[in-house]
Amino acid sequence: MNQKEIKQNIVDCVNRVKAENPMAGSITNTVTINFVANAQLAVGGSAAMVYLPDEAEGLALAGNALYINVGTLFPVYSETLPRAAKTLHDAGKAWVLDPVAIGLGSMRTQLLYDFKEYKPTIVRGNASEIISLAKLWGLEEQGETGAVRGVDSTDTVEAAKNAAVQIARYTGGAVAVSGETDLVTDGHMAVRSHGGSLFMPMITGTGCSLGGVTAVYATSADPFTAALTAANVYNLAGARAEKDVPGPGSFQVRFLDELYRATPEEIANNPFEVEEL
Ligand SMILES: Nc1ncnc2c1ncn2[C@@H]1O[C@H](COP(=O)(O)OP(=O)(O)OP(=O)(O)O)[C@@H](O)[C@H]1O
Ligand SMILES: Cc1ncsc1CCO
Ligand SMILES: [Mg+2]
Repeated sequence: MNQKEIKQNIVDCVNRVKAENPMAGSITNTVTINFVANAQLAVGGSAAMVYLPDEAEGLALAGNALYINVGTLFPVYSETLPRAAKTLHDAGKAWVLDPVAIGLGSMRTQLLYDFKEYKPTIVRGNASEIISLAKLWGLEEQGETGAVRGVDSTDTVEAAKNAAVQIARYTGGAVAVSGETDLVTDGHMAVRSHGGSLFMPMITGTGCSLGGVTAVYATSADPFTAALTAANVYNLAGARAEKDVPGPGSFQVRFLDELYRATPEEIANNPFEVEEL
């Protein structure tokens, strides 16, 4: 696919979301749950957050896409998350997985291991998380990289490229790796999206909310277009929001404003390059 076709797909995706206000439910962490919902609303989506197994199944069937983020686990999630993932898989619904802090604790490891069978439509994470997930699923050789230290990345986006491509080829969906430059792949193409701000890693939840916004776009586009649309709007809004702000607090507020203000054409025209694999 060439740049022009990709840009048209992005414009169509954003227009559909702004016109239809699609609901993308979430099971996400308690640190950033409010920011995830606000970002989803700012781009034109509708948010709903749940914790309980039957409610997660209900939400999975009620919308066209769901977001699962394992940032802060509770005991009930050992039931909620597999039931939600199975429901999504069996119903052929899109879902976005953010494997936050993969490697921490046995329950998180088991849940993320078991998701392999249900093939998340889009996997979104920072570089260390994507490398670790590819290793956990046996898709990449053990290497020096991919050590997860809490929730922040210790690897570069380029170091996670092969892991991202292998995951996308396995799921048949898309993988997005966030960092200074974001990489989005469907296993056939790798696209690098530029922009963003140094303030973004200084506020918690830019990555989590990027996952939630990706789920909103996944209600209205194929996985690759959805992941790239989200990466582009985040890079655009981040770059705009940092102008004249004194620090990360005001940046977070301005960032939501810029997510809201970005037009379909501006999102499509945020700088990105396409590499055929
Ligand atoms: N150095 C940077 N310069 C510009 N943009 C950045 C930079 N680092 C991250 N970003 C942007 O911040 C957003 C979140 O990416 P990041 O890799 O920090 O996610 P994360 O580690 O999962 O975050 P969190 O877990 O706190 O939600 C993405 O849109 C990414 O492009
Ligand atoms: C800080 C933090 N801890 C668990 S989840 C989360 C939000 C960023 O991933
Ligand atoms: Mg994260």
